[in-house]
Amino acid sequence: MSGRTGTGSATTTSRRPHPQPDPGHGAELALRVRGVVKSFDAPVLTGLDLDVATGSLVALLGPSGCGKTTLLRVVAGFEHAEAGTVEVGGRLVEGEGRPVPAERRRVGVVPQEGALFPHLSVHDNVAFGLPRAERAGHRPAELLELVGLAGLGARMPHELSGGQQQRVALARALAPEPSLVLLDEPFSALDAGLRAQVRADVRASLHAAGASAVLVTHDQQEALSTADVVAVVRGGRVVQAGDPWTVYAQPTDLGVATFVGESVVLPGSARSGVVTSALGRHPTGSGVEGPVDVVVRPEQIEVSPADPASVPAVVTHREFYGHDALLRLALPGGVSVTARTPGHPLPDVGATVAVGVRGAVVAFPAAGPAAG
Ligand SMILES: Nc1ncnc2c1ncn2[C@@H]1O[C@H](COP(=O)(O)OP(=O)(O)OP(=O)(O)O)[C@@H](O)[C@H]1O
Repeated sequence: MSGRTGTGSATTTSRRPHPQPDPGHGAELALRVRGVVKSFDAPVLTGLDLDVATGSLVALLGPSGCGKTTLLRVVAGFEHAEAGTVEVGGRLVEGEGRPVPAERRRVGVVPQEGALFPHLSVHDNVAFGLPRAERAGHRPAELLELVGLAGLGARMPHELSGGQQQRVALARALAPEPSLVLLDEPFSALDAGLRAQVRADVRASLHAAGASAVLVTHDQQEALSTADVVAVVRGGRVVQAGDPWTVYAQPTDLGVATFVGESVVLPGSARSGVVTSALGRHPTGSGVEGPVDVVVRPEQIEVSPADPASVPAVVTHREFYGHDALLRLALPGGVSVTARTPGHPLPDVGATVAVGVRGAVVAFPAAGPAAG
């Protein structure tokens, strides 16, 4: 028997709850997707629903191949759905009749990379997104200022960094004042150091423009740190959509719990709001009874000097990261868990410590991860 540990990393910052879009008022939504079905050789989207509230940024988070890009292409009008509807800014663009052509949907697209015309200056790349009459005016320079690139209009794309090129692509997508901007893994070609900065810059530019956006990513840190709403896609559907904290702290199933953030999963049993596992007895708000899979986040596991009244554990591995550290701990019964602890002081490998759990834990009926 051993605890399973997810491979992702976690963001624990508390944030204001984001109001959930009201599906009953389509006109308040920048995007309303209902029941979208799309297949290629096999089913890809299997009845997908998604709401994007006006002015918000929704991250579509899911593993490779789950259909995120396909959804963007259907929303943009580059692919067509076999069933379901898409409304952009309250206007039906897909489903129930002839689809609205891509160029008339008022949707801007920022692709992964290579979006710029290499033979056009930065100014002319941005101007390309504007109606002909506005190309010679102030608007391209205003847009470059909005994305933090004032004064760089005369440069050619190859004279910009990758992050600057992505911001030009965003400026061009924002130029015609679209109802919705779709960003398809726009930071994936950037190195890790640059990515966080460009992400923050793009986020700020979207806010400044008052734009509504969908960001496709398979990077859960990116989704949790950037979006107002995280929509987790699995099996061609959105399986949970909510503000980042809710998706992290109250996942709707074991699959979401282990995909979003690091997690330790232990077998246990639940009775009357209390879960018992190798880590001891802990409250849960999950409302389950009987055999369960218990989900504990590594930062919930508290490590203290050995104490006869607590659960003992032996430190088998430690990794120091400066701001914090990871400890691998062997519990009685052969269960192994990972704890994220302060970086100092750190117990030695081989030391016996006491472990506890901070706060309530999440538990699901012991059936293993949901299919999909
Ligand atoms: N034009 C196409 N023809 C045939 N199959 C396609 C086409 N476009 C996408 N697919 C298939 O549809 C599935 C979903 O692809 P999609 O690109 O939407 O996934 P994704 O979630 O965006 O993945 P990634 O994160 O790797 O970009 C994949 O199995 C892919 O091979």
